[in-house]
Formats: sequence, C-alpha cells, structure tokens
Amino acid sequence: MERARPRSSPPLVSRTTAVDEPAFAAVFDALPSPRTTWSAPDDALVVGGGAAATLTAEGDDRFAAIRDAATELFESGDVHAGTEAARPRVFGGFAFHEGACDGDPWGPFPEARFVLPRVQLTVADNGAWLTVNAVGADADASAVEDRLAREVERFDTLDRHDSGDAAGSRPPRPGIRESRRTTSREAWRDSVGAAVDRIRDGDLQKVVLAQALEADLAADFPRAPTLERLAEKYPDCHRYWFEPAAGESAFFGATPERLVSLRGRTVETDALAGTTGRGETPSEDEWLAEELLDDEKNVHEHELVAETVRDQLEPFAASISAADRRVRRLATVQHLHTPITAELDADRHVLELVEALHPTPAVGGLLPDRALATIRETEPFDRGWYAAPVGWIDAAGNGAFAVAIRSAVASRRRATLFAGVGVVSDSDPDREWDEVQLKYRPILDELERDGAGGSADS
Ligand SMILES: C=C(O[C@@H]1C=C(C(=O)O)C=C[C@H]1O)C(=O)O
Repeated sequence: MERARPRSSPPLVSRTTAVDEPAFAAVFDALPSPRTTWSAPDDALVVGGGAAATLTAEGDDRFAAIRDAATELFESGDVHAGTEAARPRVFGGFAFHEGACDGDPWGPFPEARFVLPRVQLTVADNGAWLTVNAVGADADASAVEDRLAREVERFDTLDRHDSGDAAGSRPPRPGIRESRRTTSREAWRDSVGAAVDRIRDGDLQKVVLAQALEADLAADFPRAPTLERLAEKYPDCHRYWFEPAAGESAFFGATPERLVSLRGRTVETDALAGTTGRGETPSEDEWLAEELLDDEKNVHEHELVAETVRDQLEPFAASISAADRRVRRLATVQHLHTPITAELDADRHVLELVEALHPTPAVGGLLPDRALATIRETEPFDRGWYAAPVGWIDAAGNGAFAVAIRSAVASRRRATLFAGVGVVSDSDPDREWDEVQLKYRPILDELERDGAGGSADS
C-alpha cells in the first residue's frame, strides 16, 4: 500500500476561499486528472482535480488499511476550510471483493483507492468554495495560498452558465456502435436456475447475480455532459465519478442506495431491494407500487436485507430504528425501501461500519460467504468496484458511502455497464433478465443516441 506521506514530512495544508459558482462542465473540463466528483441529496457537490494524496490498498484488509492511511494523513492538518463542507476529505471506493479488479475493464483500478483532491470546488447550501490541498513536500502554507490565488483567477474566467440540453449547446449522447453481453439468455437461465435449486436445497437463502454489457461508442464519451444529465434525471441519487491515476477510464454512476453515513454517533442506512418498473401514467405507477408492496417474493427479498442490515449494526449500536417499508420511485424503476437509523454506543470510524455492512444482501446474498462463492463461480466477469462502497472519509472518521450500482466504467470509446438482481427461491429467470435490463437504463439512456432507444435490449 502507498503511504499517504513519510512520517517526517510536513502536515496537510488546506486553504479555501469563497468563489462565484462556475458551470459544472467548465470546472470538470478545467481540472486535471484524476478527477473526482461526488454529490448526494443531503451532501454538497464536490468536483476535485489532481491528487494531493492517494491512498491505495489491496486484499481483505483493505478497509482497515485505508482507515489507517486516512488517520495518518489527517493526523496533523494546517486547515483553513472556511466552511464545513470544504474541510479535507478523501473520496474513493473499494473493490466488491478481493481479486475483483483482476480482469478488464478494471486494470487501472486498485482494490481500494482514495484521493485528497489537489484542487476542489465544493458547492454547498452556503455557496461555492474553492480549495487547494497539499501534503508532504508541497505542504507549504504560503505556496498553497499562492496556488489558491492563481486558481481563483483561473476559476473567474470559467463559464458560469450550464449549457443545458435545451440551449442545444450540450454535446449529444454518443450512440452505441455495437454491444456485447457477458451473459447470454441461455447462460442466464442456467445460472439463475442453478441458484434457485441451491436455495430450495437450503444451501443459500438469496444471491444477487449480475451481468455486464460492453458497448462500443459511436463518438467520444461526453464526460461532463453525461454527469450533468444524470444529475438532472437522478437528483435524489448519489452520483459519483472516479478516475484511477492513469489512463482515460473512469467509474461512474447514479445510485439510489446508501450503504451508510456516519456523523458523530448517528448512522443512517437504507435497505433497498425488491424492484418493479415504472408505469406509463401516474395511476399505473401507483398500481405497480401497490403491487410491489404486497408482492410476497419481493417483500421476502427485501426483508432479508432489512433484517441483515439491522443485525450487522447491532454490535455497534445503542439504539436502532427502522421506518416503515415504502416504495422509492426513480426515473426508470421503483424499489422497496426501508430507511434505518442508529445511534452508536461508542465513537467509531465510518469504515468500521462499511466493512461490517458490505456486501449487504441487496448486492451479495445470504449467507454472505456462500453467496459470494456462488457469485464468483457464476459470473463470467469481474465486478471490480460495481456494487461496492464508494464515498468519502473526513478527519473525524465521519463519512458517507453509497453502493455503487447503476454504474459503468467508461473510456473514450467504450463503456462497460453492470446490473444485477436478487435471486430467491421463487425467482423466474426471464423476469429477472427483464429486471437487469431495466437496471441498465440509467446509464444506457445516456449512451444511446436520442431516438435510438432499446438498441442494446434483449
Ligand atoms: C444489484 C442491483 O440492485 C440491487 C438489487 C435490487 C433487487 O434485486 O430488487 C434492488 C436494488 C439494489 O439493491 C443493481 O442495480 O445492479
């Protein structure tokens, strides 16, 4: 694992100042790689460029290794943040399991990688803030202040107005020239059928099986415009973009699923599992939602997740409470959703909770080890960071993590999309196939040319 900095080096220096908010695409394009973006309904938007520090780790102890490296990085900071949202945070994610980044398209992705952005724009309720961070040899307060002054001048020249689809100046969606599935319908029927047999034999309770879809793009992938469109369509989702150090690829998505957030001793998490489609009309939507709430198979699939999340939080918690099961309606699907909150019985680091909860049975299965073995034996591709925790950590050990579904790895002319479904004893392979296709939609809709809908379907 890379060390955040040699022990004897100067501390982290961080300086922030208020700026007028530039347009997202202008900032995104102006910042150097590796770029990071993070945004969530209850969180500030962060757009980061470059890396003042990079923490990486491999293997089963990757959560503890990142925690140690972050603790060391934040140990002695000379920080003038101006506002809480701009305090130093490292952003990044983990592989689904050890060895999950071995194959394509995960080559450039370590099994855990977090970055303290060198230059960061934070857009919070109280305005926009520009930050420069430095660690190690660069961590000189006056050099950081000079760099911040230069960045402020540069940001002053950036466009302030989002191009917007309506204005017609945003590049179009790239279009798909050709696409390939990792899993044929036949292979899918076989593997879902085999999983159902194992569940009926009592070997497993649930397993989440996924597919990947590789799409060759007809034009260059429009990075910032894609993120803007996802933000407009999925304002209630966690949206993320992570570039590994080298090369042009990035992992990105818009996920409805929070893994865990920790602030002080207050924990928030979601059980999200059980899926239906969207209707053509509000009353059809309502009908589908009611049917989902009453559907035995989906409720069973959901309750396995909600119970397991509660059980996994139990050892850390002074109290846990779960709200009523409800329907979460998104642009492309509807899910059963149980919001869960807890108060911890002691101070904890958010990564202790991430490690305890990941993978929840919403993306892994039950019992976890058997489900994981089934996933590894069955899926003919590497999950990489798909369905794994992505998010941020601060100096106090607070943080927010989402489950990286509705996601893809994109390079200039290629995108690889991932989507999965929970298999239980009464799963039907063809219905599960259709559900996978629905879950590709958030990303696929941003790749297909307008009017070309459905080109990668069934
Ligand atoms: C695994 C995915 O989604 C998960 C599985 C769900 C289900 O099986 O009903 C619902 C939401 C997510 O927890 C995915 O989107 O790839």
